[in-house]
Amino acid sequence: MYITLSCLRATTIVVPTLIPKTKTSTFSLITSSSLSMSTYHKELAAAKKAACLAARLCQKVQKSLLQSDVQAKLDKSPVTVADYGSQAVVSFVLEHELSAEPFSLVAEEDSGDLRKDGSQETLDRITMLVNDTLANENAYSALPLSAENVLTAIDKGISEGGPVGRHWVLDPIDGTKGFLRGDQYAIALALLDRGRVVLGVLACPNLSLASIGMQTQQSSASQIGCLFSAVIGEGTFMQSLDGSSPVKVNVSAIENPEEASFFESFEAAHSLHDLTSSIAKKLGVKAPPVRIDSQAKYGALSRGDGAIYLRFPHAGYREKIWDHAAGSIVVTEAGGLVTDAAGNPLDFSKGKYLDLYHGIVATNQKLMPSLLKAIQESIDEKASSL
Ligand SMILES: Nc1ncnc2c1ncn2[C@@H]1O[C@H](COP(=O)(O)O)[C@@H](OP(=O)(O)O)[C@H]1O
Ligand SMILES: [Mg+2]
Repeated sequence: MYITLSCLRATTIVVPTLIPKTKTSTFSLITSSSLSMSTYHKELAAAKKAACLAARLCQKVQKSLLQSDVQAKLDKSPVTVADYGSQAVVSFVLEHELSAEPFSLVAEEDSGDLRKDGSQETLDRITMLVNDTLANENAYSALPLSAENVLTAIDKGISEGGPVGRHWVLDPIDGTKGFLRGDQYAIALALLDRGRVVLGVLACPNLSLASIGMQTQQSSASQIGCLFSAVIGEGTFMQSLDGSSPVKVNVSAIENPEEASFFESFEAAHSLHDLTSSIAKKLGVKAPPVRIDSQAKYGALSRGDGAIYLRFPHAGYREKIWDHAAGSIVVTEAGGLVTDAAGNPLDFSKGKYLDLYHGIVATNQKLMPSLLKAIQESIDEKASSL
C-alpha cells in the first residue's frame, strides 16, 4: 500500500483500548476482547487517504464556486461535479488500496444522470477533476482514468449494505447546502462489519482546528480543515487535513445542562428548530443553538465544542446510513452516546435507511438520561397541542 498524503503521516499511535461505558448492554458494539488493536489498521489508512484526496477535490470546486461572479449560488452543477468527483475518488482509492478484499460500497450517488444525453461536458469536467486529484498517486497504474472508469468507480457505490460482511458507507459531500453557501460540509466515510460501524473518518475542510467556541477569540489565526478518525475500541483522533499529528479527543464532560450548548442543523427543513428549542428550555440549556451543516457537528461534538447534538426531521423523513455512520462512531469512540429519541442505539444493519423513533440525539453519558426525559416531554407536549 502506498501512503503519500501528508495527513496520513503520523498514524502509528499507541492508545489505550477504550470502549465507551454505557448504561445498557444494547449500546455495546463489538467488544474490545474480540478485536486486536490493528484489526482495521489497513482500512483506516486507506479511508484517511481517500477522504483527504476527496476533500482536496471538493475544496478546489468550492473555491472556484465562491470566486466565480457568474455562478449563481443555487446552481446545483458545481456541487454535482464535486459530489460525483468525491465519490469516484473515494471509491477508486479504497478499491486500489484494499485490493485483496471484496469491495462493497453504499454511497449516495450513482451515474444514472451522467450517462444521459447532454451530460458529456459535466462528465468530462468530473473526469479531469478526478485525474488532477489523483495525479500525484504514482502507485496507481490505472491512471489516468477514462470517463468510463470514472462512471464505473461511481457505480461501485450501488451496494445496499446490510448485516452480512463488510460494507463501506460514503457520503461524498455531506451538507450540500453548506457547501454551496461556502459553509461547513464533510466527506463522511465509514466501514460496517457485520452490520456494525467499526471505523469512521470525517474530513471537514471548513472546520477550524480550534474549538468553535474559541473561534471568536482566536479569529482567523486558527488553522482550517479537520480530519476526524475513529476505530472501534481505539478512541477518536483529530488532525489537520494538511498534516498534523493526530490528537485524541473526548466529548464534553459537562454534567450541568445549564453549562451545555447544543448543535443542530443550519437548515430548518432538516430538523425541527422549535422542538429543539423546547427541549433545550426544559433541560435548562442557556446558550443559543449552534447551527452548522453536515456531520461536522459530530466532529465538533467529539472534541467537546458543545455537549449535545439534536436532530428531529419533519414527519415522514427517513434518515440514511451515510448521513450518520461515520459521525456516530466518531462520537461514541470519543466517549459519547448516539441514540434515537427513545435512547435506542442506531442500527446500521438494515440497509440504506435507519429505523428511528423520532430523531437522533448525541451527548455524553451523564447528560443522556435527563436529555431523553426532556425530549419525551417535549414530544408529548407537541403531540397534545396538535
Ligand atoms: N428534509 C430533510 N430532513 C432531514 N434531513 C434531510 C432532509 N433533506 C435532506 N436531508 C439530509 O440532511 C443532510 C444534511 O444534514 P445537515 O442538516 O446536518 O447539514 C443532507 O445530506 P446531503 O447534504 O449529503 O444531501 C441530507 O441527507
Ligand atoms: Mg448527507
